[in-house]
Amino acid sequence: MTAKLNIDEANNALKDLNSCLSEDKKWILQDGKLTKSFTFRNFIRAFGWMTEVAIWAEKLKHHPEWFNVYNRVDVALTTHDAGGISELDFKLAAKMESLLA
Ligand SMILES: C[C@H](O)[C@H](O)[C@H]1CNC2=NC(N)=NC(=O)C2=N1
Repeated sequence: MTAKLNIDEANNALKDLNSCLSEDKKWILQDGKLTKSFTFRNFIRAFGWMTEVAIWAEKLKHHPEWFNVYNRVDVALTTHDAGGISELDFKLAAKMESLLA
């Protein structure tokens, strides 16, 4: 479950995750992390989304690395236990997309 994905597996999962997203909203594999920069209408929208994600992160026992300034949240997902990207990162990424208002 938390095994590190090889490059082919990660690229396949990335393709699935990005399949419904427009070109400017796609996730990117970068430096061993699954990354995306989200932009919201304002800080409250950004922080509200982060709060919902936080509840799911606890439930999944998998936590995001993220950086928030005003309406922007830069996300970088990785699985420390696996030393790279695992299915859990893609699961959390998909949850983040589903929680967008
Ligand atoms: C014991 C506990 O489930 C682990 O330490 C979890 C917690 N949250 C985690 N979050 C992330 N992003 N990577 C992990 O390897 C990880 N490990």
